[in-house]
Amino acid sequence: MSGLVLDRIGVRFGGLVALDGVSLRVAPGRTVGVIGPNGAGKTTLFNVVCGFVSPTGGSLTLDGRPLRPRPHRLTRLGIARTLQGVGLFSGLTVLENVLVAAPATPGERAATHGVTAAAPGETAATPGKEVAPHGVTAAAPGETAATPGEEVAPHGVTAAAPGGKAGGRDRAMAALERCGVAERAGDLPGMLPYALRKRVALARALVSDPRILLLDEPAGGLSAREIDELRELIAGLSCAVLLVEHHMDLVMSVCDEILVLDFGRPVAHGTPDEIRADEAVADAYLGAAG
Ligand SMILES: Nc1ncnc2c1ncn2[C@@H]1O[C@H](COP(=O)(O)OP(=O)(O)OP(=O)(O)O)[C@@H](O)[C@H]1O
Repeated sequence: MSGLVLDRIGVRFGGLVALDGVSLRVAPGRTVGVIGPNGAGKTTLFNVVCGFVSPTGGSLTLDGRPLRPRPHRLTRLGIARTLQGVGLFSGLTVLENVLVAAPATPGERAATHGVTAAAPGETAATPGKEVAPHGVTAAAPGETAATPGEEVAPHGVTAAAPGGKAGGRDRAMAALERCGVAERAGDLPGMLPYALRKRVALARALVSDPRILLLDEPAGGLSAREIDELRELIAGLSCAVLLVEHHMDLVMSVCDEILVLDFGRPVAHGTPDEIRADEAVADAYLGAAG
């Protein structure tokens, strides 16, 4: 079976059940939304797919083969992820931020595996408050918001950045182009408005041409108009997309199907219309969200 399949995934943190019997399939070209109240287990689910959290039950497969994800092998596996905030390297230009995840040749996976992956427990960033991509091989420990002129040494990234060959650069520029930020390639992230920084983060996730793209609250901190633009970007993606998002209009309009979690358990799974009409969902989430 092609795509990503989660079969009865369970996760326990000591006595706390974070996920219990969660199954879903994200097929190529499909967008599956995961919604639920705070603490429902959405981030934990992403962390399972990225290998930050090992499930205590169930199994994962990717294109029919058992998947045992490891954060440092994510891009090689064809998995990319954006963060709840932005997570760009403040001391690198926009282009360099994408280059660190860019394969030099088609089909080759970037050397900075897992560069788009977040640390377990990473919390939402607010505009102006960047979250450093902990656990990222090239990240500077404690890296914080970028301001022009405030260079943060990205340990492990040198002038000859992975993917820094011409092929990688072309791909990085193409990804920036696709996300509408190519003209800011030479700027530092701190010079860009929040919405554009989020686009750069999306370009970094897309540059490795992932099979599975995990989007973690991509609409967070965006205006209504910016969310409309994001909707178009997501709708144009051809890979499998797993979307965690609190912005219900976006979820309802871009998702082919939606899984609703509450206290780690699936309470509903269906098309946006089915989810809208589901009373259990309204009780567990939509009422609270709306
Ligand atoms: N590393 C951890 N150790 C212990 N408990 C954890 C850990 N990570 C998550 N939890 C707990 O697991 C539950 C699910 O958390 P999770 O972050 O996955 O929820 P969420 O749906 O992503 O919430 P939010 O919408 O606030 O991001 C919560 O009760 C949380 O406190």
